[in-house]
Amino acid sequence: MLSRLSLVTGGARSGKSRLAEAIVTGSGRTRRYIATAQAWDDEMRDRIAQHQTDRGADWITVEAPLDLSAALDAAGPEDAVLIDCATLWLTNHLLFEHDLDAEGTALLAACARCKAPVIIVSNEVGWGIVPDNALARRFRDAQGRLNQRIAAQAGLVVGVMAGLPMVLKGQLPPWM
Ligand SMILES: Nc1nc2c(ncn2[C@@H]2O[C@H](COP(=O)(O)OP(=O)(O)OP(=O)(O)O)[C@@H](O)[C@H]2O)c(=O)[nH]1
Repeated sequence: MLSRLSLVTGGARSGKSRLAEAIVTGSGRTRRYIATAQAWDDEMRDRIAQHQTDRGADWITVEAPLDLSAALDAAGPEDAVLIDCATLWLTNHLLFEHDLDAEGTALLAACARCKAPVIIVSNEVGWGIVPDNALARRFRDAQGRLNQRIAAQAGLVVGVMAGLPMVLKGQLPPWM
């Protein structure tokens, strides 16, 4: 069990990033944001720029679409690390046909090594109908497995729905 690891999971636009950012901000530690998204089009570029503006200058942003281990190893004991998000990171590895279970194992090992508390934002993607193509089914299964593996190790697990936190494991920090 990694008591300093947290998982914040939910659907798209559920408010999970905002909650995870508030946990980091309230900690008073140096805010380290690890972004896994890649901008493939103008809408995504605008979305990312908006997120950067909203976060403000008080965050160190690290771009890590694939190599989360290196990004976590770079964090110091004074930091609090937010990984946003495990879903796009997993998608990036899927597109390179990497072994997703092995990547999950490496991610958890890097979280265990990390000198700072780590909050991982992820998505619940399996609530709709079964996808009609094999790639989407593979991704859905891999994301569900990864969320379970992170949640099993984490000291805090929060589901977010309609902007509201549901604590599934552990306790929110006192400033929340
Ligand atoms: N590359 C990059 N991506 C970023 C940056 N800031 C935010 N993002 C990405 O923006 C994504 C989250 O934005 P949205 O898709 O708007 O959020 P959402 O997950 O739908 O909504 P919430 O549930 O409210 O968090 C994450 O995947 C981040 O990686 C950044 O500075 N650089």
